[in-house]
Amino acid sequence: MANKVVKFGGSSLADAAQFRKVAAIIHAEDARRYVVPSAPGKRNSADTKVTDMLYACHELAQKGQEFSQDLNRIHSRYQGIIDDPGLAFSLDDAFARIAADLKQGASRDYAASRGEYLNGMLLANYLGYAFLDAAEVIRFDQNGAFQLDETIALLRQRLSGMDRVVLPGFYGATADGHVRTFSRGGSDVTGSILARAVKADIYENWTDVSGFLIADPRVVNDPKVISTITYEELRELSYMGATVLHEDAIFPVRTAGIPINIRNTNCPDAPGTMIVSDDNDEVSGYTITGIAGKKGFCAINMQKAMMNSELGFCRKVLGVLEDNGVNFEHMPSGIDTMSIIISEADMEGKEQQVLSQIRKAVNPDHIEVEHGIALLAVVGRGMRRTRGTAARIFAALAHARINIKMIDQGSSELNVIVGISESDFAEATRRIYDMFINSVE
Ligand SMILES: Nc1ncnc2c1ncn2[C@@H]1O[C@H](COP(=O)(O)OP(=O)(O)O)[C@@H](O)[C@H]1O
Ligand SMILES: N[C@@H](CC(=O)OP(=O)(O)O)C(=O)O
Repeated sequence: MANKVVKFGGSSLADAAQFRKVAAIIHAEDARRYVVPSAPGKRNSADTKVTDMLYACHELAQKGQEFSQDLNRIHSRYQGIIDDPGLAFSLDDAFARIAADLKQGASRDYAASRGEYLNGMLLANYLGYAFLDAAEVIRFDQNGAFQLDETIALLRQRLSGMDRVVLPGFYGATADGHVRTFSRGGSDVTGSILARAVKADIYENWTDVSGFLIADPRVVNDPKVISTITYEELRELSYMGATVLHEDAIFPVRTAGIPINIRNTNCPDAPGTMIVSDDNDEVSGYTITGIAGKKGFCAINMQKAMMNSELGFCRKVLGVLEDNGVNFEHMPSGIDTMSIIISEADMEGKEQQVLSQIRKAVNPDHIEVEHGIALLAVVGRGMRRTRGTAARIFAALAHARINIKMIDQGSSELNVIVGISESDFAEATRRIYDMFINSVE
């Protein structure tokens, strides 16, 4: 029997009307046997996700402050969904337990995980599916590192004999029962792991857009849908800020060759985007597959005469970063100059210490930190067989008088990354989109 894993994001389960759509989608195909829900998300752009409301409750509880009103607000969101079809189901006991646990100092991860836990129980009841608590099968070690092999074994063991199951996304637990979560958006990862465990024919990831779009729809007006994208391209785009799918959701299905299909809960007939294996030769009509980017980077710019003949210069500088636990993203260099691009979050509170240690280690003639940098990735397997892609990117930016601070082309010729000022971010994205997509029609 065909077998599909279907993950529904928070936007797909935000309220009673969305639940009805989700139930209709699941019941429309017998193969949709394994369901992974997120916590209820935003009902409109001004709304708050249940996960964020739970983090807020946890913060109040930690400070010893009253949080019952906040928790009641969360309860009423679920109650609205229960009351819509008039389910004979109550989350009263579950909420009482959460309140007691928070008062007794439950962890931040535990608090956040309750959004998916409650939604999983509710959705299972709604659909008439069995509920499997992710804490029993998604395994983390004591340091919070996810354990794939152990999890797959546990899932296969628990799922044998279970026909139709709801497994909440985003969290799991250590062997001794302490709840841990993936990073934000991590229900996508749960779906991918489950697809691997049950050897699904396909992993459908249902969200609020009709597939992976060539650019972020909040930046480019009505961007086109990408019909096919490879895992490798998708990982590049997700890492660079295209938030549709968590970047870690690729690994579990990639080796097993299970395709991911991004679909729209609000437009279920649209085919969405197929994410397929890297050796897929079918090329889209455009040179580029997608554009994504992130703000919030800084650059350490260094200059020293004869830098390139000084043995170990690079190693010493990177050693300072390593000693301070700072990751770097890119390191463009010249003969006497070198820049290191780092996320601001990674440098927070460490800047002065890092600079003084670099000064001590390599004695540069000049060193400064430049803030407010955005990185933009232009990604596409079509670039490998097309000449002049970089030239077109630069032309698009030059026409808009956007200054390029850094350029990096990956050795796989799958992406070109440019560093620009944060204030140019949106315009740069639009100009590149126009150059590659609008101007070839
Ligand atoms: N390239 C892109 N294609 C589609 N959506 C994108 C892209 N980049 C950013 N997004 C944003 O990602 C959102 C979907 O992801 P997310 O909010 O995590 O959904 P969900 O609640 O279903 O998990 C879209 O509504 C859109 O605003
Ligand atoms: N609810 C969690 C996990 C998640 O994956 O949510 P979503 O599918 O709505 O992105 C979060 O907000 O991060």
